[in-house]
Amino acid sequence: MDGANLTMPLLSVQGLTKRYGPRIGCAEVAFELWPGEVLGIVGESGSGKSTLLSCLAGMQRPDEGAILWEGRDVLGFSEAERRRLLRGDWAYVHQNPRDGLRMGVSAGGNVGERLMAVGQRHYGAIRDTATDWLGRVEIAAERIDDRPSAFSGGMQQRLQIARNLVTGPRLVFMDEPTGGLDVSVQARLLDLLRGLVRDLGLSVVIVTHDLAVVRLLADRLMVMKSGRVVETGLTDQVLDDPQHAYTQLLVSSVLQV
Ligand SMILES: Nc1ncnc2c1ncn2[C@@H]1O[C@H](COP(=O)(O)OP(=O)(O)OP(=O)(O)O)[C@@H](O)[C@H]1O
Repeated sequence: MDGANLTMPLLSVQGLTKRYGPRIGCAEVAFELWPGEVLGIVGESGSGKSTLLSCLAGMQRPDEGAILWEGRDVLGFSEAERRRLLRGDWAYVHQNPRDGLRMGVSAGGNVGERLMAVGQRHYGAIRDTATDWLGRVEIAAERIDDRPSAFSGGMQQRLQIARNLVTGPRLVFMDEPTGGLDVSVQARLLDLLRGLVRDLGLSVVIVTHDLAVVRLLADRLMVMKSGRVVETGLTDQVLDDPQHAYTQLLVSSVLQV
């Protein structure tokens, strides 16, 4: 958290609305994210989680609202500024590792090219950093020249995480990072993610329909229904003592942990 500005939220979102024709994707979403905080966004399928995350991360343009990154209006950024932000201070972990990796490039190349994108040029240093990051995500150094297509789903996801974190982003968006994996693989990945979030003091916005994931990772929760936020609060508070009828239903039907 060196250099973090503790007097201002990292991200401040106001009145964010995205419509698809007459249909609401998300409506009037507002929240703040502070440095080192993990915000979980939960809700059933179709509740607007992905729409919100893609608007936040600049993959879709909202119809209304503001997204302030350390007080600066991201929606007013030029394309070059936006790309710089997405390469440096921000990172995005996709549910499907194929969407976040270059499948035709070696594991080391996948990690190393992110370093080159932020200006590193020394081949030896890049390879050393890539090797170190493969280790951090529990991929053996001897696999550095293998392509991700030779990896299991869990390994691919761990590689995507290394590729995203190697440049030291200050904000990480995660879309169902443990979705689509076997239960035992999910548990291991979740454990790894929890360690990285804690050790690096990451600020994260994580979308999931899995309450066990947010129970382990998130400091705070935002519960969405039909595109709107129906409840927010500290994770344990929301899960142990849900106030909104929808959250009560979500917790009683899903959470058996
Ligand atoms: N490209 C699109 N075109 C039209 N409607 C869309 C589009 N994407 C999402 N929607 C609608 O917006 C609403 C919110 O969907 P969204 O995918 O954001 O929810 P979600 O909570 O992420 O669901 P899931 O967990 O299934 O991804 C839904 O009513 C959905 O049908």
